[in-house]
Amino acid sequence: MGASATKFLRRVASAPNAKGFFTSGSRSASNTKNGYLAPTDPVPPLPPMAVSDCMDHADSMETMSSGSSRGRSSRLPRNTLAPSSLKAGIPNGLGDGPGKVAFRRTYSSNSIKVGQVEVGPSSFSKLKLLGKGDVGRVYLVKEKKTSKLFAMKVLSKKEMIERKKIKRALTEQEILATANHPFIVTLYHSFQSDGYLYFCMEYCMGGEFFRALQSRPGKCLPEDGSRFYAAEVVAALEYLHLMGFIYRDLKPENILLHQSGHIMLSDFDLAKQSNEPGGMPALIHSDANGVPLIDTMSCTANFRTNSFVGTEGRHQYIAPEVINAQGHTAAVDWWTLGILIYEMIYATTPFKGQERNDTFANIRLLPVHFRDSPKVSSACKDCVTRLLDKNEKTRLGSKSGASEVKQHKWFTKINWGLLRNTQPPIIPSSSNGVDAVNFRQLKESRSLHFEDQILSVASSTPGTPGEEGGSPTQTGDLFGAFSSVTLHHDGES
Ligand SMILES: Nc1ncnc2c1ncn2[C@@H]1O[C@H](COP(=O)(O)OP(=O)(O)OP(=O)(O)O)[C@@H](O)[C@H]1O
Repeated sequence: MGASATKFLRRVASAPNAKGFFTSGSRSASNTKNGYLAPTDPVPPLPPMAVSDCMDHADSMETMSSGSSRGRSSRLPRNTLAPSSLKAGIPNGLGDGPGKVAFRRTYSSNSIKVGQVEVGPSSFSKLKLLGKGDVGRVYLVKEKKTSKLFAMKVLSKKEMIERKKIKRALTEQEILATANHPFIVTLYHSFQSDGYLYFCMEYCMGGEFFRALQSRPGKCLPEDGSRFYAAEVVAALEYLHLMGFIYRDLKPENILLHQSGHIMLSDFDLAKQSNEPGGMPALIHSDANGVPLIDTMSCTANFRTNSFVGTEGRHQYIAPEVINAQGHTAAVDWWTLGILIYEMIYATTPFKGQERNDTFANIRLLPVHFRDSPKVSSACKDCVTRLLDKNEKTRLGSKSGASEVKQHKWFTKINWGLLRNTQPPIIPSSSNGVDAVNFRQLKESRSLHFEDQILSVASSTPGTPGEEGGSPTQTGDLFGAFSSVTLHHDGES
């Protein structure tokens, strides 16, 4: 391997840290706001290069192209690719008895330290209800010891069993605990009591992107603003696909805003992991010009899932292959990106019908129609049309994934390497955090006293996935695979 190739690989492997992406140099997650530069911060002299962006960087391209010729594909060694690839078995002694070390999970990145859980339900005081989901509630909480604010997602075990949603919670924990990306919400602790599962996450003070969109004039964004958020979503999806996950639930409600205005993807309970945990190593293709591209589709290759997914009330986002129950791949995420872009621009989705079945018929049969107003560029229309290709095999992104989408001419203006240092089009109202100004006022009909619960550790064999169903008396076993962990991110004391 040539010196330049070695330099490239070293750069890629050492690039990400907790949220600032760079582990070397003076800028770390601790001197930025969660790794972002605040809009007023000076732009650093060297453009930071995210792992996901490395192929866009001129010298990286040069280096990689020296090792690959036109039209050839090769597998990039996993540990040169992404935080997810920097896997380390983390000893998790929970329930394993003294002296025993069980390698239950692999966690991403050299910048997250995973250890035995250091907190429990009583370590937090509940301040406010931020959001309600199907089986969970999300509270703004304050850690008593540090006075730090967090968002705490509390899931009722009883309801999860009744609604057969245990596996979803396990997948969500796995993704949150493994992910280390500026556009994916950060997990700090996960633990359980007899009655609940808890996810202690970064509090996204900017609230829901959906709500921010609703408060815009016309409930929409100009084309440039839409492109910015679409680009951040592409970066997050690229990362998830590299880890071997299909997100399957992209919609404005699941995009939260950091106080800086950058996006944070949340709610991973519909995500699906490929058969190979951590994803297949990515293929490197070279395009017609000999420029190498990381193929994120190859990370979930040979992986088709059949389950029908989609959130009630948001079936306008469901891809045709899901409706047709043909089985679906990571290409569903590119379809949903097309719907999202359309909704950001036109304040409505393209296939919405009177009833659910009308919407489904439109999704399957109608071509996408662009209104006369607002006027958008032909590149934008082309990008949306290509993402909303009903044939998943020819859809934009279906061949080599995110790199293909990033190369579309609509994204030419995006500087991928500086994305998170670019000022977002929407800056959320400033908040002292506790006031939760960017959230709806929610009332709880029945208060959940999760703080009184006793921390419990399930006793099943490590690594045994919880089965769906079963009776509440067996919950110790059903939730045995749920990892109770504390994650220390780079730059924290
Ligand atoms: N990290 C966070 N910071 C701030 N608010 C959050 C955070 N996570 C979730 N919320 C709020 O809680 C709401 C519900 O969260 P989430 O969608 O993760 O719950 P859920 O139970 O999985 O919902 P669903 O039934 O839609 O899957 C969000 O829409 C948001 O308003």
